[in-house]
Amino acid sequence: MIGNLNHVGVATPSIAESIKLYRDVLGATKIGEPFDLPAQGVKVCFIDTPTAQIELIEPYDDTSPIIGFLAKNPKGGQHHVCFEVADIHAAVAEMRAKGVTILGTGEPRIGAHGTPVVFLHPKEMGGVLIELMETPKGGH
Ligand SMILES: CC[C@H](C(=O)O)C(=O)SCCNC(=O)CCNC(=O)[C@H](O)C(C)(C)COP(=O)(O)OP(=O)(O)OC[C@H]1O[C@@H](n2cnc3c(N)ncnc32)[C@H](O)[C@@H]1OP(=O)(O)O
Ligand SMILES: [Co+2]
Repeated sequence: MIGNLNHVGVATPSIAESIKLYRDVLGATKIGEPFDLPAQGVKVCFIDTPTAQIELIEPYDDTSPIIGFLAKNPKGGQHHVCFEVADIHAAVAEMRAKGVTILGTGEPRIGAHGTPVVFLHPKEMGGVLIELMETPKGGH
C-alpha cells in the first residue's frame, strides 16, 4: 500500500532558525517559501532533497497539534514520516479493516501538498507518527 517516502516532518519552534541549519550547515539549496496552513495548525516550509523532502513545521497558534510535542521537545525534533498512497480513501478503508486508528475526525483533510492526508497513531505504528498522503494527480 505505501508508496514513495514523500517527506519527513520536523517540528521546530522556529522555521527561520531551522532554515539556517539546513541551508548554512547542511548545504540545502532548494528551500521553499514558508507558508501558513491554519486549517492544520502549522506553518510549513519544504526543503527539497533529490529523493524526498524535509517538512519543517512550526505551530500556527497555541491550538496547534504540535504544541504537546514541542513542550516535550523544546528544541524540536523528528515529528512524523509521510508516505504516498494512490487512493487515500482506499488506504483509510484498509487501515480501518486492519484495526488501525485514524487520528482526528478519521476523515482525510487537505495537507500541505494540496492533497488529502490522514495520520495514524504512533502508538499503533511502532512509536512513529505516520502520515498517509494521496499522491498528487499527474505526479509531482
Ligand atoms: C497536514 C499538514 C502537514 C502535511 O504534511 O500535509 C503536516 O504533516 S502537519 C503535522 C502536524 N499535524 C499532526 O501531527 C496531526 C496528527 N497529530 C496528532 O493528532 C497529535 O500530534 C497526536 C495525537 C499524535 C499526539 O498529540 P499530543 O502530543 O497532544 O498527545 P500526547 O502528548 O498525549 O501523545 C500521545 C502519545 O503519543 C506520543 N506522541 C505524540 N506525538 C508523537 C510523535 N510525533 N511521534 C511519536 N510519538 C508521539 C506521545 O509521546 C504519547 O506517548 P505516551 O507514551 O503516552 O507518552
Ligand atoms: Co507532513
